[in-house]
Amino acid sequence: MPIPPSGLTCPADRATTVGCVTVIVTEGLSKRFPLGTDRAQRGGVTALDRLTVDIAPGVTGLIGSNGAGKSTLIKILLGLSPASEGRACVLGMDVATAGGPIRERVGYMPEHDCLPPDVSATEFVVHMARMSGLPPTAARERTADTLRHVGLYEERYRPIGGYSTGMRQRVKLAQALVHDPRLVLLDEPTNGLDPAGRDEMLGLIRRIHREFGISVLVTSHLLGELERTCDHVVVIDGGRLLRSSATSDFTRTTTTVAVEVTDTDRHPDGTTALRTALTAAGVGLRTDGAEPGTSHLLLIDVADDSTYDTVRDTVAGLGLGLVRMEQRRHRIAEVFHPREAEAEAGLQAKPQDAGLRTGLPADPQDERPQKGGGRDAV
Ligand SMILES: Nc1ncnc2c1ncn2[C@@H]1O[C@H](COP(=O)(O)OP(=O)(O)OP(=O)(O)O)[C@@H](O)[C@H]1O
Repeated sequence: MPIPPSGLTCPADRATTVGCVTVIVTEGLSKRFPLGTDRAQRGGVTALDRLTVDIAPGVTGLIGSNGAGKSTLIKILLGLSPASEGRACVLGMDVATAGGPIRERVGYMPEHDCLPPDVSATEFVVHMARMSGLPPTAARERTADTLRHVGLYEERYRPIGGYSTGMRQRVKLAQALVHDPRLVLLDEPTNGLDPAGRDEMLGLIRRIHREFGISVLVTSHLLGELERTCDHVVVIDGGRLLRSSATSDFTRTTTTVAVEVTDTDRHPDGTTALRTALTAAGVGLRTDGAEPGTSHLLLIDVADDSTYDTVRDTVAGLGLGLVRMEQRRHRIAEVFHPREAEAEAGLQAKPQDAGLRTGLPADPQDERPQKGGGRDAV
C-alpha cells in the first residue's frame, strides 16, 4: 500500500512560503482547562502555551515529561478538543473546521488502554476500518494486511482480552493504520513494553514511514528511544516549545573523547597512570568527579587531531591495552538541563543513562521512579 508523502502546505502564512512542506503547523496554540477540583488547579491549567511549530513529513518525536501537553496537542490536532487560542493545521486542513476530514486521513493510537476484551483483533480492526468509511470487503482485506504488518496475523482470531501488553499495543497500532492514513499520531506506543517489545515497536514505527511513506508523530518521555527512531524531535515542557530540531542536531558529536584502558602488572591502575601521563603531555582532561582509581573512563578534550595521536602513543608507551576511544555525542537531555546534562555526559559511561537528572529516562531500563520527583521531575 505505497502512499506518496503528503507534500501539503498549510494555509497559515508562515507555511505558504515556496518550498515549505509540512504535515503539521501550529501557530500560537494554547489550551487552557478551566478550574479544577484540585487545590493546585484552582486557577485552571494551561496545558499548551502559545506553541508554534512546523512538522515536516517523516518520523517526528514529541518529547516532554508527564503533563507537558503532548496528549493535549494530539487531541487538538485530531480536531477532538478545541484550542483556546491560536491555530493548527494538519495536512493543510484547519483543525478548527476540518476535524472529520483530518480524522479520515490521520491515524491515532491513544495512550490509554481502550480495547474491548471480548472481541478478536480482526473483529475490532474491521470495525474501526468500517468506522473510517471503508466498504466491508476492503475493510476485511485491509485488516488482514495490517494485522500481518504489525505481527498479529497468527493470533488475529483470539479475543483481545487474552493478549499480552505488547499484542494490545500492536492492535492499537493496527487500528490506527487500517484506513491507509497519510499521517499517524502515536501517543506513547512503547508504554508498558519490555525492552524487546520496545525495540520491535520502534522498528515497526520506522517501517511505517520507510515502506508506506506514512508520516509519524510519536510521543515519548524516553529520550534514548526517540534519538534512535526519529528524524526530527520536538521538545515541549509545560506546554511550551523548548526546541524543534533534526535529531542529528541534538546528537552531534562533541569535542570530548572517552578513553578506557586496561590495567597491567606494571600499572595496576592503568587509568590513573594514563591520566598522569596525559596531563604531563599537556592534554586537557575533564574532571570526572570520581576518586582516582575508581573510574575506568578518562574524558579528554580534543584540541585538534594530534590529540588522538598523543593518546594512542601515551597508551602504547605505558604498555596499556586500549579498550575503547569514543567520540562523545550531545544528547537530547541537554535541552532540559544543559549544564547538568553536559557534565553528566562527561561522567556517564553509557549514553542511555542520559535521562537520570532530567527525570526523563533515556532508556527503558531507566524508567524507574527517580528520587525526589521521579518521571515528572524535569
Ligand atoms: N481534561 C482535562 N482537564 C483538566 N486538565 C487537563 C485535562 N487534560 C489534561 N489536563 C492537564 O493538562 C496538562 C497536560 O496534560 P497532557 O495529558 O496533555 O500531558 P502529557 O504530556 O500527555 O502527559 P503524559 O505523558 O502524562 O500523558 C496536565 O497538567 C494535565 O493535568
